[in-house]
Amino acid sequence: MLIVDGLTKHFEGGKGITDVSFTVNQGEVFGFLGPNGAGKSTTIRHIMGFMKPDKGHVSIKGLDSWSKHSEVQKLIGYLPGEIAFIEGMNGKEFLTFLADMQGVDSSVKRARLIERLQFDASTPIRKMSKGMKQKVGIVAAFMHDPELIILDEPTSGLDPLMQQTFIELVLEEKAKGTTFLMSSHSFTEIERTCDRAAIIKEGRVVALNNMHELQSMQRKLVVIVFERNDDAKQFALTSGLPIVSQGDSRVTIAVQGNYNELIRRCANFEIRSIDVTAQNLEDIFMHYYDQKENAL
Ligand SMILES: Nc1ncnc2c1ncn2[C@@H]1O[C@H](COP(=O)(O)OP(=O)(O)OP(=O)(O)O)[C@@H](O)[C@H]1O
Repeated sequence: MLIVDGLTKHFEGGKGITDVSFTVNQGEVFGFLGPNGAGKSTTIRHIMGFMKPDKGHVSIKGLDSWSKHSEVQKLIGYLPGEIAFIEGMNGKEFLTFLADMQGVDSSVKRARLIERLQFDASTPIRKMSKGMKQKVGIVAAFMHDPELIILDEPTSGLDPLMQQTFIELVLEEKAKGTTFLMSSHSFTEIERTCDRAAIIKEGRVVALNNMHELQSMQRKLVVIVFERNDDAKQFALTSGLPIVSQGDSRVTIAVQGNYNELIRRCANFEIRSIDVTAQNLEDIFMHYYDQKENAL
C-alpha cells in the first residue's frame, strides 16, 4: 500500500531526514515512534506529497506522492500535527467544507463520529479547546472512509477516556481493512493498535519491529520497599539484578523478562511494598540505543 524508499531531505542547519525506508501493507496499522524533532512529521509531509524529497521517493498504491500528489491525497485521510482551520467557522461548517472537497457523502459517518467523540460541533472553532480541535481533525480524517489514514500524533490534547475511544475507532476501522500510519509518543496507544512500528531518531530509522519485539524491549521499573534499611542495602549488593537507584529502605530495579529471578531474590527479605511501573517510550529509546552503542 505504502512504500517509503530512501527518503532524504536536509534542511538548512543540518536537520532533516536521511535514507528513511519502510513499507506499510494493506490493512496494517503501522506506528511511527520517535522523540521530539526526530523527523516524524517531515516524513509524513513527504508521504502526503507536500514536500519534494532531496533523494528517494514515496509511493502509495503505485502512485508517486510528489508527482501525483493530488491523486494520492484523495486516497488518504490525514490528521496533521497542527490543523490549519479556516477563520470564522464552527466545527460543523468546517467539516462540511472538507466533505464537499472530499466529494463523498459522509454525513451519516460524520454524525456518528461526533457522537462517539462527544463534542459540540456547533462551537466556533476559535472558542474550542486543543482537545476539541483535535476531535474535529480526527472526524475529518476518518469520515470519508479513506483507504489509508495518516495521523500525526492523534491523541495529543485528548483526555484518557477519549484516548481509549480513539483506540477503539482505529481498531474498528482496521477490522474493515483500513490501513493506518500514525506517529505517536504514547507506547500504550501504539501497543494497543499497531502491528509493526518504526523507531526514528535524529532523522534515521533505527529500528523496525513487530509489536511483540517492541514489547520485549520495554522494561518494567520495580520499586521495592524493605522493612529494614540494612536489607535494602544487602539486596542491592547481592541480588545481581540491574539496580536503577537505591536509598534508605527503597531499591529500584529494571526488569526485562527476568521476573522469576526477582521473586526468588525478594523471597529472602521482609518486604513492605512493591510497585511496578512501565518504562516510558523515551526510556525505551535510551535503553535501546545504549545497547546498540555498546554492541558496536
Ligand atoms: N521546514 C523546515 N525547515 C527547517 N527545519 C525543519 C523544517 N521542518 C522540520 N525541521 C527540523 O527537522 C527536524 C525534524 O522535525 P519534525 O517536525 O519532522 O520532527 P518530529 O519527529 O515530528 O517531532 P515532534 O515529535 O516534536 O513533532 C527538527 O529539528 C525540525 O526543527
